[in-house]
Amino acid sequence: CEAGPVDDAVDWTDLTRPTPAWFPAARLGIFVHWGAYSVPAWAEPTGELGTIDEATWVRHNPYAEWYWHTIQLPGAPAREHHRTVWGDRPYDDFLDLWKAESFDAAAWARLFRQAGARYVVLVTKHHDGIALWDAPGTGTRNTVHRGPQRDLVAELAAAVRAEGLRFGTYYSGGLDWSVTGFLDPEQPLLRPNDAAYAAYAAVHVRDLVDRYAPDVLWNDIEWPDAGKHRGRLGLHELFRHYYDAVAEGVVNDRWGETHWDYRTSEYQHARENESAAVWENNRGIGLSFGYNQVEGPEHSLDAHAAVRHLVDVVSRGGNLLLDVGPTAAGEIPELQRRTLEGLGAWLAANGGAVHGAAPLSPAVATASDEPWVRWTATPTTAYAVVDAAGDVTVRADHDAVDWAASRTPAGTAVEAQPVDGGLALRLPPADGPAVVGFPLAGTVGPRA
Ligand SMILES: C[C@@H]1N[C@H](CNC(=O)CCc2c[nH]c3ccccc23)[C@@H](O)[C@H](O)[C@@H]1O
Repeated sequence: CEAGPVDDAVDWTDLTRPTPAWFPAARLGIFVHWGAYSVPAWAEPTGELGTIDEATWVRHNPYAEWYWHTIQLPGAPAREHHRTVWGDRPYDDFLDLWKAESFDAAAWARLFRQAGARYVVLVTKHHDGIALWDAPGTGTRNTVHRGPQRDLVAELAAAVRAEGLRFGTYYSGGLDWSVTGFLDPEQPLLRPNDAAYAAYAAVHVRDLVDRYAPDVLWNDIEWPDAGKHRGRLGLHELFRHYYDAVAEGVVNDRWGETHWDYRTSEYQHARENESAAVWENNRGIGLSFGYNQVEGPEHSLDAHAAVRHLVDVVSRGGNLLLDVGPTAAGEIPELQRRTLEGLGAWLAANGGAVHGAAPLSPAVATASDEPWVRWTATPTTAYAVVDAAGDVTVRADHDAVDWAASRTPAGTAVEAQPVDGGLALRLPPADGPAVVGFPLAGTVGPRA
């Protein structure tokens, strides 16, 4: 589509404000990709975004939520799979086949809280354009009128907030194949930029704000160029309206060069954004965001790997938005549930080193991979997260902490002896990384 009138003379800086403290303190969120694509639930587990060349990626797309796009591509195995299993059924049949018959929002919210998450972000409209609420202008192409015949956004928002967690909404502003068709399947990120689509998307996001007051507005890909302006249905107005309605609301960085509260990376992609003061890595437990029935344990993070990824992200100042892809019936697949439960068990004993924690000043101690050690800190305590058991020596280059007063968050004392250039720890055997806390001498706190 032609690029709309991009009013790049807009002053976006008047939207800048300190990031609401709840967001970086939260550290762990749960992403939920649930849609018509959860019915076929099929993709090739090709690899992680950022590690696969684009030509391979587009035809062997491991994102099951891209099913409608991938089956358009001649030569794509997904196209063959669709023909074999579904014949020539149109993608929209999957909306009517999506029944959500087992969906129990309260059970999901309980699982997410037990996983140690502090916020949940639900996809409300993905690239296929199907809305999980009765979004204006979508006619019956939403889950209120067809398929589940429920306002899934409202149900999950209420359940998540009843568990004391924050609730955010993902909206695909950058792509909507139902409005624009597949502009050029060989250029998957070619997006609609016209004023009509920009108005359509602005009405949707404003409706989400007015009805659900999301704590996070998570846009994907980018905002349509013709919508990047002030004035009614312009993005500047939308952000202003959002902040007036949700004082502690935060927006991510996928609205184009306009405005954001925090930066994002995805799997291994855009990791340069992880040098920002406030950032969030998002990824699936496996290689896909939408449920992919092909995935096995070999493609997925088990609890131990999820703990290590979360701790590594937090030690560098980030949040982890870890995705679950529920089945069309509304079940959390067992492989994903096991990882969430194991992550939650570890956080129940060691969460002090994660929730409300920040990077430790490198003047005090630094990460190592042999043994695997990451450091986090609160204003009073430095935490060594060590993925090894028994006698371990970690590098600790500063006497800013009381090395002798070391203990686990659960309070178990741990033997710690300063040795030349390091610190000798005797760690109890643990199923997963051990955490040892050291009172900070108050002079050198976490990196600002
Ligand atoms: C959460 C996932 N997002 C995918 C789109 N991903 C991207 O556009 C990644 C590119 C990206 C990473 N960090 C950014 C910051 C600014 C703009 C783009 C990106 C979607 O295509 C996918 O289906 C899933 O919803």
